[in-house]
Amino acid sequence: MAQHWADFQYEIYLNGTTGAVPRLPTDPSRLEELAEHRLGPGPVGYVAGSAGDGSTARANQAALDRHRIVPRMLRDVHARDLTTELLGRTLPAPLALAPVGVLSIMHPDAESAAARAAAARGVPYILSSASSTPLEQVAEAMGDAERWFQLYWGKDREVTRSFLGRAQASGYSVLVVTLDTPLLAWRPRDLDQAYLPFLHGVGTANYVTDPAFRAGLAKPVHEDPNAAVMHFLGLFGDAGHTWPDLAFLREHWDGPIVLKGVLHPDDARLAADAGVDGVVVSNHGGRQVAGSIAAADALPGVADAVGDRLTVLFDSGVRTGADVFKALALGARAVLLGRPYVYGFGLDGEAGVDHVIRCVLAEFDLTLALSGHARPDTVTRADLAETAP
Ligand SMILES: Cc1cc2nc3c(=O)[nH]c(=O)nc-3n(C[C@H](O)[C@H](O)[C@H](O)COP(=O)(O)O)c2cc1C
Ligand SMILES: CCCCCCC(=O)C(=O)O
Repeated sequence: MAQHWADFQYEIYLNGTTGAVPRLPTDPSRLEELAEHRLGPGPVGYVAGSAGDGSTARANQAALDRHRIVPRMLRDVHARDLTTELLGRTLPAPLALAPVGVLSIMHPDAESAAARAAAARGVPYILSSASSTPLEQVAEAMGDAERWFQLYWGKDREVTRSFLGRAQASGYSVLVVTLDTPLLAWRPRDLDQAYLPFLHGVGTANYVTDPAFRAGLAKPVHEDPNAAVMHFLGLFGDAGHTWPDLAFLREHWDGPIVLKGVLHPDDARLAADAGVDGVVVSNHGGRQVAGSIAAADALPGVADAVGDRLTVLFDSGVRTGADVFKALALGARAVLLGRPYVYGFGLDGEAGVDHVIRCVLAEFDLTLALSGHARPDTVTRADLAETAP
């Protein structure tokens, strides 16, 4: 049954001063400011930071901002239904939580709590390979909710095969393969603080518990944890992969495969030719290629190239319900929410993630209605006007 996401606004008005709802800001900029103020400089710098001069991260938001919604009037939008069909699944709304590694740097409850918050709203949670908690434990925390697994496709085929087997055995059904991080980019905010969580073993839980990974170590992890970290850093990515290598993943994964980090229409066509099911148009939130195209500027080209062959998802710069609307209008079937939920998590754990999901979806529901739509799939490019930069 369709959920009434917009009702959250009256819940806040009615209960906002009684403590019955979280008192986190509803404005994503204020949420980020609060996180910057309250959370440790290393962790918050890792989340907020981006590659090089930060221009890609800024461009992501500027590109979404440049597109303005042109609302239509006198359409019946009284009964709205945000449910969205994709990859053979029905989601309550066109939203999933993006894979974000090392969540324990933000809150000790780590990925299990963030996943529980998503599961409680029926929103898919995409667990990162670089999680602070083994994937089996996170799966358990999610009950029977939809589970998606993000793979860092590393150098060791046995470790990859083992990750895929473990994920399938734990009920993860969609595989998201991140293509844009074969190497960690140049990230000045982290470099200036000499802060990289992985060096302290955070984000390596899936690796150090993996039999194939452990087989590559000279000593047990507890005897030489530094060697385990260095082994992880040596194999988490592989800059030698090419398109034909995808056959290996197809062979070892039964469900849908989605490639994350596609920006060029020709790469989207290659993805379709390789027999995958979807792509995420994403520049990793501006964390990988400084100076790259804004994700929202890449989206229409990718959607035009493969929208009829693949499920096109989008992330990088989504902060509000209006951004979700714009991404759908530019050709996405659904969006992944990144940093905002991580700030909510850092500030208030599981409840903070719930708060951010509800804010984004309440605003999306209202934007949809106030723009003349009762369902996400009727939104098109005709709903936007592009303004000069
Ligand atoms: C702290 C942090 C960690 C991330 N870890 C991963 C990860 O493990 N795997 C992955 O595919 N993407 C990762 N991402 C990228 C997100 O999935 C997503 O593409 C990005 O956050 C979107 O940009 P936005 O948050 O600015 O909207 C990470 C992003 C952040 C901020
Ligand atoms: C050395 C491991 C790098 C994993 C990168 C995690 C990530 O995607 C991000 O920080 O962004």
